[in-house]
This record gives sequence, C-alpha cells and structure tokens, in this order.
Amino acid sequence: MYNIGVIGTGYVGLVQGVIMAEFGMNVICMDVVSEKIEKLKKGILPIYEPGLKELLDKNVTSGRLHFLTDIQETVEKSDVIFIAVGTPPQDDGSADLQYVQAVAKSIGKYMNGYKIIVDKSTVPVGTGKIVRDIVQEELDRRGGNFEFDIVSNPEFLREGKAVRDCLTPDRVVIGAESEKAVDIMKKVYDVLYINQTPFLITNLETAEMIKYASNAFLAVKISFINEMALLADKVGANIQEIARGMGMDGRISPKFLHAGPGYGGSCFPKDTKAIADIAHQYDEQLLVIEAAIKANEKQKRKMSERIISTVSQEVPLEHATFAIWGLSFKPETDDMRDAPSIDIIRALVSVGAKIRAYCPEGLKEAKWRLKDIEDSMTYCRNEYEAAEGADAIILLTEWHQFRGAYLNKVKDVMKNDYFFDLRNVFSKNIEVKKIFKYSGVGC
Ligand SMILES: NC(=O)c1ccc[n+]([C@@H]2O[C@H](COP(=O)([O-])OP(=O)(O)OC[C@H]3O[C@@H](n4cnc5c(N)ncnc54)[C@H](O)[C@@H]3O)[C@@H](O)[C@H]2O)c1
Ligand SMILES: O=c1ccn([C@@H]2O[C@H](COP(=O)(O)OP(=O)(O)O[C@H]3O[C@H](CO)[C@@H](O)[C@H](O)[C@H]3O)[C@@H](O)[C@H]2O)c(=O)[nH]1
Repeated sequence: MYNIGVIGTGYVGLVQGVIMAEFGMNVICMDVVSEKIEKLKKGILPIYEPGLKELLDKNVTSGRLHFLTDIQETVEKSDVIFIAVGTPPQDDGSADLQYVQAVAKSIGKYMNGYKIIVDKSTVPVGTGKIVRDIVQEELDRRGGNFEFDIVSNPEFLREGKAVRDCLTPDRVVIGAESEKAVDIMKKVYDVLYINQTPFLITNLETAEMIKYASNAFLAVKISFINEMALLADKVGANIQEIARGMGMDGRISPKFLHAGPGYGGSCFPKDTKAIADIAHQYDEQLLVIEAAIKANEKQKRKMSERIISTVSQEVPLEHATFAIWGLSFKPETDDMRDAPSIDIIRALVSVGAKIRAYCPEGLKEAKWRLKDIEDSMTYCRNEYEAAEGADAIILLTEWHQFRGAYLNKVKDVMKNDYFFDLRNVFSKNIEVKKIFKYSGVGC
C-alpha cells in the first residue's frame, strides 16, 4: 500500500483524497489555506458536495485521512503525490500555471526518495515536462539525487456528482513515461476499482490533451443544442423533441443535449478558452471550439435580451422586479464560478431592474460575487419569498425542489405573471402554461 499525498484541497483534491482514504490508503491532504485545513480537521467541508461529509467524517475518525498545511511533511511522507491545485484562466484565456509550478518547486526541494508526481489538475499540453524540469532543477540546486516519475492523470468528476464519479469513473487515463510509474499507478487505482474500470495508458501529452478535448467536445455539444433551440423557437419546433430524436441515434447519445442559458462552471468556460489558446501557441486554430465559446456568450446574451424585451412591453424596466430561482451554475453545488446567472442578473440590473434571488446552496457565494450591485439585490429564504412582488420568475438552475413548487401559491404573491424557464423544467406541465405567461428555451 502506497502513502498518498494530495496537494490542493479544492473539489478535486478533497474528493480524491477522501475516496482514497475510504479504500484503505493512508492519505495526507495538504493546502496553503490554513482556515480550510483547520475546518477540515473538524469535519467542516469548504464546499457543498452530496455524500462527501459522511465519507470525510468516517475517514478522519479512522485515522487514515490527515490534513496538513506543511508541504515538507506531505512530500516526505508520500510515495505518490497528486497535484490538484487550481489552474485558473488568465486574461488572454491561457491557463495560469503558477500554482502547479510552485508545488513542483516544493516537491523538488523536499523530496527524500523515489516519488511519483501525478498531475491531476487540468493543465496545458507540455506541463508534465515543465513540472519534471522544475523538480529536477530544484534537486540539482540542492545536490539531491533521487529518482522520480511524472504522471498525467486527468480528473473527469462533475460537481454535484463528484463522489459517485470518483467511485465509478468511466475511465482512468494515465499518461506516463516509465513502466514503473504505470505499474504503481495501476496498483493505486486497482484498490479503488478492482479491475472494473477501463484504464487508458498513454504518453504525457496525450493524457493532458484527452482532458481538454473531452471538456471541449461536451461544450461544443451544449452550444450546438443551444443554437438549435434558438432556431426551434423561431420555426415553431420543440428542442426537447429534437434532442430526443437526435439522441436515439447511438452515435449521438441523448447526454449533454439539454438546451439552457449557456454552460458555466469552473471547467467548460476555462478549458475551452485554454485549449483554443494552446492551439494558437502551436500556430493552429480550433474553429469549432472558438465558435462554441462565442455561441455560449451569445446564448447568455440572448436570454437576457429576450426577458428584457418581453417584460418591458408591459412594465417599465426601472420598476421591474425579477425573481431568480437558482444561482449556482448547476444543481447540487454551491459553486458560482462562471455561472450564467451572474451575466443574466448583471444584464437585468444594468437596465434598472431589481432582483429577488433564491438558491438552495449558492446564496453565500452569490452575495460575494455580486457585491458591487448589492443595492439591486434581495436574497431570499425560498422560492416563494423570491416571487413576492415579482413581475417574472426566471428559473436559472434546475434544483429539484423547484419542480415541486406550488405554482398557484407562487402566482398569488407575484405582481405580474411571466415565467422564463431557462432549463425547460416545466415545459411539459400544462398547468404552468395556464397560470403564467410561460416561455422555455426552444420549446
Ligand atoms: N472542479 C471540478 O469539478 C474539476 C473537475 C476536474 C478537474 N478539475 C481541475 O482540477 C484542478 C483543481 O480544481 P478545483 O476545482 O479542485 O480547484 P479549487 O480552486 O477548488 O482548489 C484548488 C486548491 O488548491 C490550493 N492551492 C493553491 N496553491 C497551492 C499550493 N501551492 N499548495 C497547496 N495548495 C494550494 C488552493 O488553496 C485551493 O484550495 C483544476 O485544474 C481544475 O481545472 C476540476
Ligand atoms: O446538457 C447539458 C449539460 C450541461 N449543461 C451545462 O454545462 C455546465 C457544466 O455541467 P457539468 O458538465 O455537468 O458540470 P461540471 O461539474 O462543470 O463538469 C464538467 O467539467 C469537469 C471539470 O473539468 C469535468 O471533470 C466533467 O467531466 C465535466 O462534465 C453546467 O453549466 C450545465 O448546466 C447544459 O447546459 N446542458
């Protein structure tokens, strides 16, 4: 059994660390943010992720899961070190590698024997080799003579389903340069997946690119169906039936064909821009991905334009109030990074409207991200309170609880009766169309 070190306890590092401990491994999760580590030691999660709290408690108690801020101790005590720090976008769209590079330097500084250094963060092609050079440089500087291997092991978990995705992944991709590293990685993962999960062994560059290509492909699929939805609206077709008809073809599949307000989150917007940037660096242009990025911006803009033009026919916008149902970029997470709700709320506030917002988990982060427009925002305790005195409901995130809302009760507390269902949650509900002036996305 190998000792595991996970550097960076964000979504990826934390879920990975907790699950490895669940399967009996000795795991150190390390982060530079001491408040986060102190809370984790007490069983307090910094994120909302279903199922994670139970596993955290169990594994802290078992003594297999340790939280540290000390990178030296983490490196010295670990055989396999996962780098799971953030790679946020820079202004030009390229991935910011400063956190990965800082970790690589520390590993070189403190390593005390053979280590496998695993890149789990989503990083541009070529980063594995950069990490190798940084570690070697640091070793040379201090006259250290230890062997090490670099592995690229991209993560494919989805927020809100992270525990399940990590327990039963579709595949494990391992990009490595030596047989020894592949063998050890397989042993580490065999404990988790007992040979049920397909492994794909590649070189470093291929593994790094699989991650970007997968996210970009899914983003293209969403932008494609969103554009079809805009056309469906104009020609009187129904996007849900179109997606169903398309998805019946096994080559297309029905997944990721849900039209909506545009994709968001910490990955698709960032990773599509990063791979487009990587291509530019190699004198290539990824036309399809660049179009998907533009279509996603257009989709968010179209949603707010449609809401504004519809409601302004009846209500002067400076007197209009919009109830927002759902702020997080998707259900079952409190993550607001690049959530479409941010752009849509800002567009509505910019024409003078007031917002009453409710989200089961996203309120805290929304208050912080929308601090500059706090005078136009009222944060509410539930979907009914948000609807009070509103001219329109805008359903932005398909949290399950909204499906069960008593619509007559909602209508009773509203001033006007517009319902913009940007996730098509109620598209097949006859009642909603009787009660409200309803519009979905492409249906
Ligand atoms: N969030 C996801 O769903 C997801 C899924 C797959 C892959 N990824 C990728 O995984 C990586 C991490 O994503 P995330 O969402 O977990 O990030 P995050 O921003 O939530 O967490 C990153 C953590 O790294 C810590 N950190 C930064 N520098 C450090 C250092 N020098 N030493 C120790 N800790 C340090 C930060 O304090 C933070 O807690 C990114 O590259 C991302 O693209 C994310
Ligand atoms: O049919 C769909 C599917 C998704 N979305 C939107 O797309 C975004 C991303 O959704 P999802 O992929 O479920 O969430 P993430 O947690 O961002 O996961 C993606 O990004 C992660 C980080 O790289 C990867 O690990 C995952 O495999 C990849 O699915 C969200 O805004 C969704 O609302 C749609 O609009 N329509």
